[in-house]
Amino acid sequence: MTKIAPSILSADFARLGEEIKDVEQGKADWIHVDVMDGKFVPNITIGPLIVKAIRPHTELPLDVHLMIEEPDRYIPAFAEAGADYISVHMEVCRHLHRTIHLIKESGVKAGVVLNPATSAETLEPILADLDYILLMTVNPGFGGQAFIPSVVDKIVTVNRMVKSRGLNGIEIQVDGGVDSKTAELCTAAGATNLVAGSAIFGKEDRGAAIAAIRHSAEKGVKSAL
Ligand SMILES: O=C(CO)[C@@H](O)[C@H](O)COP(=O)(O)O
Ligand SMILES: [Fe+2]
Repeated sequence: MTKIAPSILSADFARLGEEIKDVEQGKADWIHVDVMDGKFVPNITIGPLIVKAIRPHTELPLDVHLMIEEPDRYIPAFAEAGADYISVHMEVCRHLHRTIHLIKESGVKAGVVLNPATSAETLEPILADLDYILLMTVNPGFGGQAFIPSVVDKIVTVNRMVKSRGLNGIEIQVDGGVDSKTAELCTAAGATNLVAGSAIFGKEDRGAAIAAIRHSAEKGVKSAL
């Protein structure tokens, strides 16, 4: 079944523990944590201290999306704070193989993120080392932006690359503008894991919001069969 990962970027930061419990009760699968440095992206969010603070509030995996330059400097601190998954952007990694293995040596599952304008082919040399791939369907930096439909073709391409290499365990995650309409497009193209911020935390009933995204996602899965 498609995994749904609410992004806490759209949660009430003054009540993060309760917000996370709310989506956990609403049957979320992962908790997505957006880390921004004000350099790679034009926004600043949170660091390892907040990851450590939220860790005791949930049993769900914490999925840390690093939108930062020089990620190697901070990976051990995020791992120690309780991250289960860490993804780094292709666009900032000069030594991607080293960075991916630093994440794994820290006992954390490793992913690579591609911006909308970064091509699927850049993944080819590192594919077999990855636990997951994150395809951005917005330009990173903010929640609440519109889904970029041209990325759907890239989801199809990455899904084919993964399947043709027999690497079926690699998750394909999609992030940005995912809601109860766009989820279907993502899973029909091969996505297995959907991040959604405003479409979940922007709604009063988070369980209903997650269920609506899941329903759309499952329609996409069926149409892909
Ligand atoms: O990484 C990011 C934005 O850079 C995301 O995780 C957003 O937080 C998703 O928010 P919505 O587009 O779902 O509102
Ligand atoms: Fe994200």
